[in-house]
Order: sequence, then C-alpha cells, then structure tokens
Amino acid sequence: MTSHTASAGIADAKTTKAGAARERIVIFDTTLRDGEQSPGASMTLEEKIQVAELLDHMGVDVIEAGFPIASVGDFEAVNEIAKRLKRSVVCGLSRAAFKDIDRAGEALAPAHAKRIHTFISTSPLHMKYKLQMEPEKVYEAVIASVTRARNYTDDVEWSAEDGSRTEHDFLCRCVEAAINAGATTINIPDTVGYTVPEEYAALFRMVRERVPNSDKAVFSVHCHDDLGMAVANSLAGVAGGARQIECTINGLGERAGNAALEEVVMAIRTRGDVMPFYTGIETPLLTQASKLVSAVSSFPVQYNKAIVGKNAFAHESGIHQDGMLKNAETYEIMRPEDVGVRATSLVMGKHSGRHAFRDKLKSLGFELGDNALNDAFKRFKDLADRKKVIYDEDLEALVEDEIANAGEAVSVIALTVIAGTGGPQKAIITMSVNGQHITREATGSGPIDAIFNAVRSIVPHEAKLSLYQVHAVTEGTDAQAEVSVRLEEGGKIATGRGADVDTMVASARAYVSALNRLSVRRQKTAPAAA
Ligand SMILES: CC(=O)SCCNC(=O)CCNC(=O)[C@H](O)C(C)(C)COP(=O)(O)OP(=O)(O)OC[C@H]1O[C@@H](n2cnc3c(N)ncnc32)[C@H](O)[C@@H]1OP(=O)(O)O
Ligand SMILES: CC(C)C(=O)C(=O)O
Repeated sequence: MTSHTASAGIADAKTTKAGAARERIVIFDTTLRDGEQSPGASMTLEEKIQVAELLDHMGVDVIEAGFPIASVGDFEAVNEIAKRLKRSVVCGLSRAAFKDIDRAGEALAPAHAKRIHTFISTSPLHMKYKLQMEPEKVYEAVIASVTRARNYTDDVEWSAEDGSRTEHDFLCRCVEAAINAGATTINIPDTVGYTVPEEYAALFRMVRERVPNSDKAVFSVHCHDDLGMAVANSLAGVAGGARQIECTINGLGERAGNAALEEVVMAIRTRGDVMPFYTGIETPLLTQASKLVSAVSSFPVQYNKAIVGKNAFAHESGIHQDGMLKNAETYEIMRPEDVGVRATSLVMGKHSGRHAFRDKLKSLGFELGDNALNDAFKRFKDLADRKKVIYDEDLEALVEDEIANAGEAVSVIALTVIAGTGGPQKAIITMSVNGQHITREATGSGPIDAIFNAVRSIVPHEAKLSLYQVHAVTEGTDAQAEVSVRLEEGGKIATGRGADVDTMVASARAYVSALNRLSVRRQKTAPAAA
C-alpha cells in the first residue's frame, strides 16, 4: 500500500500556509467528571489515576478530575490526581456553594497547577424549576462563588449551566459579573445538546461583542451529543471565538455523551486548511487513551466510531482496497499512525476484490500464479458468503488446501451427508477421477465413516486410516474446520489436509488429498517398466 503524503490540511505547524499564526485551543478533558456521570461508567481510584496520568502525558491542558463535594471517593480521586500530575492543570467542579468550593480547594491543594470550576444554571427553566431561585439571586451567587473560588487559585472557571437556552441579556450580565469577580475562563455549555452549529457560533460572537470585559477571559465550549452535534457545535463555538473545548475520551458523558476529545482534536489537526488552530495533544496516544477509558468504564467503543473505532482505518470493499493499494489518500484523510493505529487494515470479506486478495496472500507468504489465484479467489468468495469474518488463518488454510489439492487426479466435486440420531448415516459424493465425474453413496457408523466409505467405493484401496484429526482454524461456530488425515499402506505413509466451514466437506477433501499423495508414493516406489 502506498503511504499518505503530508496532507495539506494537517495543522502541526503553528502558522497557516499563508503564514498567519494559528491559535492554540485549550483542551479541557472531563472524562473523569462528566464522563463518569454516564450511568454505569464509575471508575475506581486506581483507574482514575491511570487515566489522568495518560491524559497528562498526552498533553491535555486541563483535566477535570472530579466533583470533590460529591463523595469521599471523588474527593480522594481529585486529591490523588492533584498530587501526581506533572503538566496538566487539575480541575475540580463545584456548585455555586461555599461548601463545594472549599472542598474543591482542599482537594486541589497539592496540585502544581489547579483550577476551580464553579457553575450555576442561568436559563429560565433551570432557575425557576430546578434551582427555584430568582434570577437576581442567581446573579449574586455567580459573584459570590467566583470570589470565593479566587481564595484558592487565580485560575477560576465559571459556567452558565444550560447557557445555550439562556436569555441573552441575562447571560451577558452574568458573564460580565463573573469576569469582574475574577473568572479567567467563561464556559457557556450546551448542557442538553440542544443547539445547532450556526446558533452556537452566533451565541459566542454575541457575548464577546456585548460583554465589555470579554477580552479578560478565555471562552469555552462544553457540548452534549443529544442530537449528535456535540463535535460540530464545539467547532462552531470555536469559530465564534471560544478557545477552550471541553470534551471526553470516546465521547463518554451524561446521556448521549460529550464531544469526543479525539474527534475535535483530529478535526482541528486534519482540517487546518479551514480552521487556523492547533492543540497540544500528542495524537498518537489517542487510541491508547480510548482503549484505556473503554476498559475502565466498561463502555465498548462502537466499531464505526470516528478516529478510534475498530473500523476507522479498515477497508473491506474491493474498489476501496484497490484505491488504497494504489494511494492511501484515496480513502483515508488521516494517517493511522497519527492516532496510534499501527496500520490500515484491508479486511478480507465478501466485498473484497482480486487486487487486495493477491496483496493479502503475498503478506501471508503465498505467491500464486494467475490460475491458482483465480481458483483460490473463487473459493475465498464462497467462504466469505458463508462466514462473517475471514481471518488470516482462514486464508492460510484455504490456500494451503488449494495448493495441496489443485491439479490432483482425484478431487471432491459435491457432497451430501444425511446424519442425525436415526443412523446409519449416509453420504452421497460426486468426485472427479481423471476428469470423469462419478457419484456414489454409502452408509457408515457416523457421517465421516459414511463419507470415507463412499470415497472408497470410487477409489478402492486397502490403506489403513491411522489418523483423523479436526481443529477449528479460528473461533466461533462459523469457523473453518481443518482436517488432517493419515493413511498407511504397505509401509508407505501419506497425509492429507482439507479445510472448509463444513467439517464433512473438509474431511472428504483431506481424505481424498491423502489418497492422491499415496498414489504418488506408490508410483515413486514401483519398479521401472522394463
Ligand atoms: C450539568 C452537570 O453535569 S452538573 C454536575 C452534575 N453532577 C452531579 O450532580 C454529580 C455529583 N452530585 C452529587 O453527588 C450530589 O448531587 C451533590 C452531593 C452535589 C448534592 O447532593 P444533595 O445535597 O443530596 O442534593 P441533590 O443532588 O438531591 O439536589 C441538588 C441540589 O443542589 C442545587 N443545585 C444544583 N445546581 C446548583 C448549583 N450550580 N449551585 C448551587 N446549587 C445547585 C439544587 O437546586 C438542589 O438544591 P436543594 O437541595 O436545595 O433543592
Ligand atoms: C457543569 C457544566 C459545565 C456541565 O457539565 C454541563 O453544563 O453540561
């Protein structure tokens, strides 16, 4: 396969092609806080430390390690992570309540760099029904909470929960007050995944234009995926002036989840031609982070998940595989190694074509001529129609069987076996013997015995069966069976192998293969004709 050339869009450089400076986007990971709010995703302290250390190593700017007031376990997690992290800022969440903020301050005390993130809802719906607070009380709570948090650190983030459904005048008032009270990051979350890209971008533009001190804070997006737009909305928020993205590994999070870190980071990196930004994330660690979070949260990653799904760099259809073999950029917009995937995989399946089949066999050490390749390809297509996943071992067994049985004097053409509780079992076999098709049937004590008896009636012989062995080439009930047969006759030994998803067919092929070899042995040792 040809490799990718450096794609025009890749935003590694700190300047755009036109020479303008790219702006740095702060990546704020909340896998350990919002991610853990996914029902069933709780992590142990050790697991959280493991995730935090990997995120730190990966270059995440801010790690929201938990909500310290929530439980002793959450406090300990934030506190232990605060002791360990070397590069990232450690962040703890708190409501607009002094006890929450003090607890967060206590948990974060050992951190080399700490942030308190305090939030309160600002939408009419949340204020009226959830908080049951008048807007003026909420406004006062914004100022009081940010001021309190500043006692612990200069790095204070304030969030307007349900910000995307908040009335604009009130949102602007609260943002201005939070900045005046000392907030250095202003987050306007789309808490319920309700907004759409154009609307969210406009919201940031509006707030930044209307709030007089808006240049004193970094604006942040925090998007949920209820309508499947968390990543698109996050990037739109950035287009509207936000410079921090809150996200989680694998998009873990409340309900349908948060914007996926790996997706926003790779979108920025890959489409640097239209987004003049960069992040500090070491993207080759993305797959490792995804696997770790999946393992500790017990949330499997869907196969077709962008960036880190099992199929993100896998191609099964012949036309795509052919394109990939000629130039990887035909069907891949990112290099697999840039996200920590070892290599693109051309998956062999019912949609694959000859180019990919030949290439795959070559990688397995088989170089077949055109005729043999065509025969093997026909058998492979037949196998792929019957078997969901074709493993390398399947191809090896198929080709070895093809090589062992191709061009032999005797071969199996068709087989029907009648088996079950009410024996005797019966086999009807059609074989080609020196080009002539012969059909016979026989019974036996068991289906294999019946098959071998039927073969013997077409190719009579006295050879003794000294070994009959079956093993499954791969796992699963649709695995191919690989059958080995050993025949002995007058001191001569011949073995044969056959492979098929049907154990009976594989047995017949193995038996016939051994007979062919025995026949060759007989000829080799026969006295030369006078
Ligand atoms: C959008 C988000 O993701 S916000 C974060 C959500 N995460 C979590 O809630 C996980 C951790 N939470 C918890 O462990 C608990 O909810 C706790 C410890 C925070 C609070 O527990 P409890 O005291 O039992 O209260 P409970 O959760 O039932 O209700 C929440 C209370 O906080 C109030 N509240 C909610 N948000 C805020 C806020 N930002 N600021 C101040 N008060 C708030 C509610 O109005 C309610 O108050 P009330 O008890 O006077 O009616
Ligand atoms: C606390 C805030 C940032 C939040 O998680 C949300 O609004 O979804």
